[in-house]
Amino acid sequence: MAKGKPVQAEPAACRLYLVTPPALEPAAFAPLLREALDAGDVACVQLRLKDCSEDDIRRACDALRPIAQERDVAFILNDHPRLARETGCDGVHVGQQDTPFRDARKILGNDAIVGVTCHDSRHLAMIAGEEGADYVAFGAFFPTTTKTAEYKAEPELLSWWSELMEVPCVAIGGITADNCTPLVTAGADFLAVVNAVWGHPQGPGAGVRALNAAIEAALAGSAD
Ligand SMILES: Cc1ncc(COP(=O)(O)OP(=O)(O)O)c(N)n1
Ligand SMILES: Cc1ncsc1CCOP(=O)(O)O
Ligand SMILES: [Mg+2]
Repeated sequence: MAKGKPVQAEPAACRLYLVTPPALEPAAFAPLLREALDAGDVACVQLRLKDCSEDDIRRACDALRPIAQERDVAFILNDHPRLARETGCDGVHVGQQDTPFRDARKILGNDAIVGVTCHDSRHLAMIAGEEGADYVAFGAFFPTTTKTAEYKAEPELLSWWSELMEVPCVAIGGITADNCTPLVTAGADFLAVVNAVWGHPQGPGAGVRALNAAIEAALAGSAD
């Protein structure tokens, strides 16, 4: 995802959307983020910190945002539109229990990226798209240990959405290099991952390389 608007993948492309682990120490995480971003194409990084103070989030933004933005990778904050604006993030991701999309858009303005969780719901996605979301996120596609996922999405949702709508769609939940092919061929514009990169046994750079190789192979296979 290039900085700025829109959050648009090239047609028939699919790009990586990295979501951070839910707890991190910014100074220790910074080299891991550099390693991931220097290993291959990444559209976007979402800072997703749970159970920590606003000051902790500010400190993490200040440490990590420049690493992404210097590389022309969009830096998006989860859950906190006001903090996203205050700290110079490129946008915010909001869920159905978070600040409503319209309020997030008002806080951040039209130039910012605002993405919305839509679980497995066509209805929620159509509302988000009509309201002006820059992307809609569907999931969880596979079992995940990163978050208690109450919804299960199927690849068919991605093909339905991408055939009908212009707004890009993000797939999330348990995605790995080994299972991502059906999501790519179904038309996901972005694959959002946590554990497949930060938990990769050979490190985050290897995680990014494996996912990008799998995306490339899936796109090549679907072009046959
Ligand atoms: C890209 C992306 N998709 C979905 C989510 C989940 O958002 P939400 O439902 O608000 O849950 P939390 O992440 O806030 O626990 C996401 N963060 N990013
Ligand atoms: C934030 C979020 N929303 C739905 S699943 C999920 C976690 C995805 O993490 P992982 O890629 O490790 O399954
Ligand atoms: Mg949320």
